[in-house]
Amino acid sequence: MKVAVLGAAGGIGQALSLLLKTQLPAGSELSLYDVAPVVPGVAVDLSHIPTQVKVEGFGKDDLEKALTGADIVLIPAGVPRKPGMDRSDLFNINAGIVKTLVEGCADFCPEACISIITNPVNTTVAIAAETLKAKGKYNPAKLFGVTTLDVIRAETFVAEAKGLNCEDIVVPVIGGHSGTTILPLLSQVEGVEFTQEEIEKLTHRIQNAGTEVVEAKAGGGSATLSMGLAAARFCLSLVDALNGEEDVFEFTYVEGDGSDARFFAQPVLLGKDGVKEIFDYGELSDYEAKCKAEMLDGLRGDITLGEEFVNGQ
Ligand SMILES: NC(=O)C1=CN([C@@H]2O[C@H](COP(=O)(O)OP(=O)(O)OC[C@H]3O[C@@H](n4cnc5c(N)ncnc54)[C@H](O)[C@@H]3O)[C@@H](O)[C@H]2O)C=CC1
Ligand SMILES: O=C([O-])CC(=O)C(=O)O
Repeated sequence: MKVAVLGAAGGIGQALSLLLKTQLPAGSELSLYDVAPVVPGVAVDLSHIPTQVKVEGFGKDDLEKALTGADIVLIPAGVPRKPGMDRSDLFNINAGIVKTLVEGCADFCPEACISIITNPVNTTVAIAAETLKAKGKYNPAKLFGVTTLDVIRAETFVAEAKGLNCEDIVVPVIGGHSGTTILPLLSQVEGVEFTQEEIEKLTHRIQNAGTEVVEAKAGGGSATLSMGLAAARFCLSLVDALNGEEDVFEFTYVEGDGSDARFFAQPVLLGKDGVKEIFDYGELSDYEAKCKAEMLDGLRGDITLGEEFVNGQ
């Protein structure tokens, strides 16, 4: 199995690469690509860790080498937020970065599963889809927006609020990955009762958790360590599924039947060829249904922006 990380020298890229070096199955290859000249050094550094995962670093002009033979591509390349910015403010810079890198995927590893981390995810996934389509290489079963961080945050915050072990908590999070488009389904958390006040407080915290980190880092970027962990969890699930393991589920932002929006985070069964089945997210409480109704236009607008970036208006 070959896993390529594009943007591997960044805050997320380095944390993610460390986790993959230590957790990918023996015999895997880890391919680190970045435009920052430090990337070969990151690869050398990681290569001194004694695991049976081969690491190689590739600089700016070596995208082809980095991607050739890749089964999974993870893309955290691009700029992060500073205090006062929304994720959508990253569009101007990150849209072009994602388009260029996904064009590389279409050319050099068209069969790979591509997982987009770069913000604004609601829009960059649409950019990736349309870029692949323009190259005749789009397979919706192999394109994912990584929303795992929303899930792990929701599980952490619920466990904290209720004094429970976070390993016992499962919180479905659907929708998109910014502000109110992030919709935790607290009504579906098994074995836990919430008051309406708790639900509103927790929902607000989960939706604004990215901003909590951005403000605490005070201009030094956004979540990198928790995101590295979230992306590693998502990647390792994909590895298991591609290797034939059954019953591998993740919540992820994929193209489904479009009943809510063209792309929507929901429960997905992963298989040997990427998405095996997309599941319905079940019954919503009145509060969740209202939150969903209020955010759908915004999410659809984010998606249209990405489609138009590639196809023109
Ligand atoms: N999906 C999610 O839940 C989350 C997404 N993010 C997003 O992930 C992205 C990266 O965040 P950080 O790692 O903190 O940023 P960072 O600035 O630490 O790292 C970004 C890396 O991308 C590299 N890069 C820039 N242009 C490139 C290109 N054309 N090709 C290859 N590499 C390129 C940079 O050289 C840098 O090493 C941001 O857009 C951020 O908003 C951050 C947290 C959570
Ligand atoms: O908030 C940001 O800009 C980074 C991000 O997506 C997150 O932490 O969820």
